[in-house]
Amino acid sequence: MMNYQAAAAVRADGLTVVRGGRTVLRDLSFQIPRSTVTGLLGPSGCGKSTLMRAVVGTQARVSGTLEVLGHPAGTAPLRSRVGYVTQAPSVYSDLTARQNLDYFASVLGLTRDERREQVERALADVDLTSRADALAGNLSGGQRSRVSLAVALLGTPDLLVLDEPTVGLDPVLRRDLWSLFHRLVAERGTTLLVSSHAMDEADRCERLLLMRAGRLLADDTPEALRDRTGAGTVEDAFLHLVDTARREEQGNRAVPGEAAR
Ligand SMILES: Nc1ncnc2c1ncn2[C@@H]1O[C@H](COP(=O)(O)OP(=O)(O)OP(=O)(O)O)[C@@H](O)[C@H]1O
Repeated sequence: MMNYQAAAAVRADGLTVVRGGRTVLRDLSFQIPRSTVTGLLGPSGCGKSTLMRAVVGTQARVSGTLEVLGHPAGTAPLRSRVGYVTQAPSVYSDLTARQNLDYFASVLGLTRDERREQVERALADVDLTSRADALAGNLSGGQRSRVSLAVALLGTPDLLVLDEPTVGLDPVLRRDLWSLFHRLVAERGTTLLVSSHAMDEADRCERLLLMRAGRLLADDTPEALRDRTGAGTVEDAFLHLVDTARREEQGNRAVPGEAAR
C-alpha cells in the first residue's frame, strides 16, 4: 500500500508567502492526497488565491517546502500535469468555444487526432457541446467560465486547481459541476483543489483546508471537523475554530500578569 506521503499530490511544509511587503500566507503545513477533491475554504482575502498561485507556480516570494506531484512547485515537469482555472475566465472572445479549445490543445502539443478527441471530450465534460460554435464573447459569464474549465481539462492533468469555479452559477450548474469533479476523480484519478466562499459546498469535498487570515485553521474531512468541534455543519465548525483562534490571539496579546487576574 502507498504511504500517505507518497500518495500526496501536494505537500507543504512551513509555506510562507509575502505580497506587497505583507506576509499573506504564514507557515502552512498540509498534504493533499491524490485522487481526491479538497476544498479550500475561508473568507475573502484570507489567502486562498495566493495559495493556489503558489501551488501552480505563478506566485513570487514563496518560502518553505512546496512539492506538487513529487516535484518542487512550478518546475518544468509539472507544466502539462497541472491545470489551473483563475477566477476571471481566460478565453479569446473572438474565437468560438471549440476554436479556443483547439488553440490551447495545439499549444499543449497534442497531435491532430488527440486534439479532436480531447476538444470534444472537454466540451462534453462541461456540457457545452451545443454551444461549441458560438463566439466566446457571445456566451454568458457562466458559459465562458466553463470554456476556461474545459481548457484546463485538455491533456488530462493529474492536478486541477480551480479558483472559485462555482461563483455566479445557478444551483443546477453548480450541482453538475460538482458531479463532474467527482467523475474526474473516479474515472481519471485526477486530484482537485477547489476554492470556495460557500461553506455549503464543503460537504461535497473529501477533505477541507480551512483558512483564516493567512493561516490554516484545519486540514481534515468534513465529518471529522464536525465531530471535533461538536458542530452540526461545517460552517458552524469553521466559526467555532475562528472563535477559538481569536481567543488564543487575545490570550497571547494579554500582558503577562493581567491574564492571571
Ligand atoms: N498583488 C498584491 N499585492 C499585495 N497584496 C496582495 C496582492 N494580491 C492580494 N494581496 C493580499 O493578499 C491577501 C490574500 O489575497 P488572496 O487573493 O489570496 O485572498 P482570497 O482568499 O483568494 O480572497 P477572495 O476570496 O476575495 O478571492 C489579501 O490580504 C490581499 O489583500
